[in-house]
Amino acid sequence: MNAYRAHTDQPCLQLKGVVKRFGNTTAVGGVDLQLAPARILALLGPNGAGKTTTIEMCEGFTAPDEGEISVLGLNPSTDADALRPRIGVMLQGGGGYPGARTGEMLRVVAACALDPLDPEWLLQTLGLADASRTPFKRLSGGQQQRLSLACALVGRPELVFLDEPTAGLDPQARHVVWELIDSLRRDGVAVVLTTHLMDEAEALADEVVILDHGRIVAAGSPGELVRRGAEQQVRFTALPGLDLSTLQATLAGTHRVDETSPGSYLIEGHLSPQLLTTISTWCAGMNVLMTELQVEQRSLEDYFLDLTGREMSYR
Ligand SMILES: Nc1ncnc2c1ncn2[C@@H]1O[C@H](COP(=O)(O)OP(=O)(O)OP(=O)(O)O)[C@@H](O)[C@H]1O
Repeated sequence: MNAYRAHTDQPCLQLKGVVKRFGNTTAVGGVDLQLAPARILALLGPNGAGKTTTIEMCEGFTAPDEGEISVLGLNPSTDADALRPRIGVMLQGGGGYPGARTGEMLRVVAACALDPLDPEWLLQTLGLADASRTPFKRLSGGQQQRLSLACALVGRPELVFLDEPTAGLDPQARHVVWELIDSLRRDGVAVVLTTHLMDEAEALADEVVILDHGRIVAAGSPGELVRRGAEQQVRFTALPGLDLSTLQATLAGTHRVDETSPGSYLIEGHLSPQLLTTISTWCAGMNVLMTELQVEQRSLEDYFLDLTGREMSYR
């Protein structure tokens, strides 16, 4: 894709202390974030966390009650006319005209752009070429979803907001969309997407922000979050009632050591080859045979559960 390439290191998206209330509900309760060009930001969070409200404020559909939002250096509430041609927006749940045919709809959107992508190429890439003459209301949910994505991208935006871009897609279509989003980044486009799918965030995002009850509860690269959340565990079985104090002393307070049930031992903390050597040397020193050794790593999903008390994947 031959999209815009940003010529600046300035963030293309910046939120400072953004608050949005609906009556007594604080949908977004003081969010700060920024995104550089050619980066992908994933907003993760359970239902009602404030993801859609956050991106709708960035898109200029609703104004924040407090705080500041800068999108490509513009205020989305007051500079909407200047901003609209430069951003791509894919709303949750599609948003097409029921009677319009697929190809027709994409060509109309393309005609509004100064330098659009080739609609036929986009239809082909997203597997919609055969449905080009099908009215929007007759498309399957996944096809509607892909057409909405095509409409968001056809104008060669500099920044794209995608609200759950792969919701309801089968694994093959999901991968096509992932590849397309990845190619946007290669062409210098910045992408903000919301998702409930941890694997989607891990596969695509440079940065992940986890929202809960309108607040950021964790932020970082997927790798950082995995490391932060992924406390590791080693379990082994051996004779019951071993005196763990010497192992505890050897591990110098860096790990928790416990006999969880007779003969079942659990060591929690940072996992390293040295840790496994320490445990086996300790057993060998007492002439105790380990009968089972298991290494477990807690996932980003477990970390999310710890932070929010709720499962990530609900669909
Ligand atoms: N127009 C509105 N009027 C009243 N309350 C709203 C409105 N829009 C959002 N809310 C409330 O704000 C909170 C955040 O909603 P939002 O849609 O931003 O969450 P979300 O993280 O996108 O959720 P989901 O994953 O279900 O799409 C929710 O409690 C929601 O009910």
